[in-house]
Amino acid sequence: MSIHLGAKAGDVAERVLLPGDPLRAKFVAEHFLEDVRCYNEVRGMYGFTGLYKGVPVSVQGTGMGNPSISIYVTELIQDYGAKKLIRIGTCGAMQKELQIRDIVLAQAVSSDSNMTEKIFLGCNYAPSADFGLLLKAYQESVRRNANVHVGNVYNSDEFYRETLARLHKFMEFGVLAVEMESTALYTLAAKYGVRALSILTVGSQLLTNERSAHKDSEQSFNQMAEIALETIIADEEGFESENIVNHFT
Ligand SMILES: O=P(O)(O)O[C@H]1O[C@H](CO)[C@@H](O)[C@H]1O
Ligand SMILES: O=c1cc[nH]c(=O)[nH]1
Repeated sequence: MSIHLGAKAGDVAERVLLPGDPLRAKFVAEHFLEDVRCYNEVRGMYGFTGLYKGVPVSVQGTGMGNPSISIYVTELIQDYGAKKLIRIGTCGAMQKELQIRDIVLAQAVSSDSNMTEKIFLGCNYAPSADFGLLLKAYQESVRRNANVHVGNVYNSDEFYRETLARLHKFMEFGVLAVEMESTALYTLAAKYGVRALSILTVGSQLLTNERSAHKDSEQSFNQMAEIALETIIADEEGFESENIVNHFT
């Protein structure tokens, strides 16, 4: 057991999907995995392990915000040996071409959180996705005819904002969507030398105030879950181009 997870050694797979909502973890485990076992109920932050196409995969709720996901990701890596982590989250669209339920692949993360400033002694750090996972998730999204967007996302410590000024500035610079956990996920993955990607479903469109009636209905996440599962079980160590060297693995 770790401090926040009740799992025993060997209970958690090397491949882990990370929804913010623990009930999304339960839904994905029950609908997509076989031979499912629940390994964590501590704080109601469900974690499950099962098989997807014969490959062990875990699904662990992370809660909302960088501090919460940091705790789970750190323990998953340090105490249970997680090696590939894919967040399956929701986001608010910041560009007009993004529609409710579109898929966003977070290539890089901009943030108002000071998490990386603290780690890097006041300097900027650019949290970015694992290229192999990003490439595979993109190919898988295209294969499924998903409306997929790849680019920079805005990671925020605020859901209810004191000012819209930062949001508007990031919109001006083409940032696609806002969410609350990817800075922590990508930065911790880099620190521990593991692979990470955030796949997001658009749950609201901030320019039109449109909001999915299904924001909290787990069923609307099927497409994202399937893309994430196909990505996490793929053996993407060898990229399509022999000339690309992944310096992070
Ligand atoms: O749906 P999840 O994965 O929780 O992600 C988004 O939704 C929450 C806010 O409603 C934040 O955690 C944000 O990042
Ligand atoms: O983090 C989030 C997610 C959806 N919508 C927002 O405004 N923020």
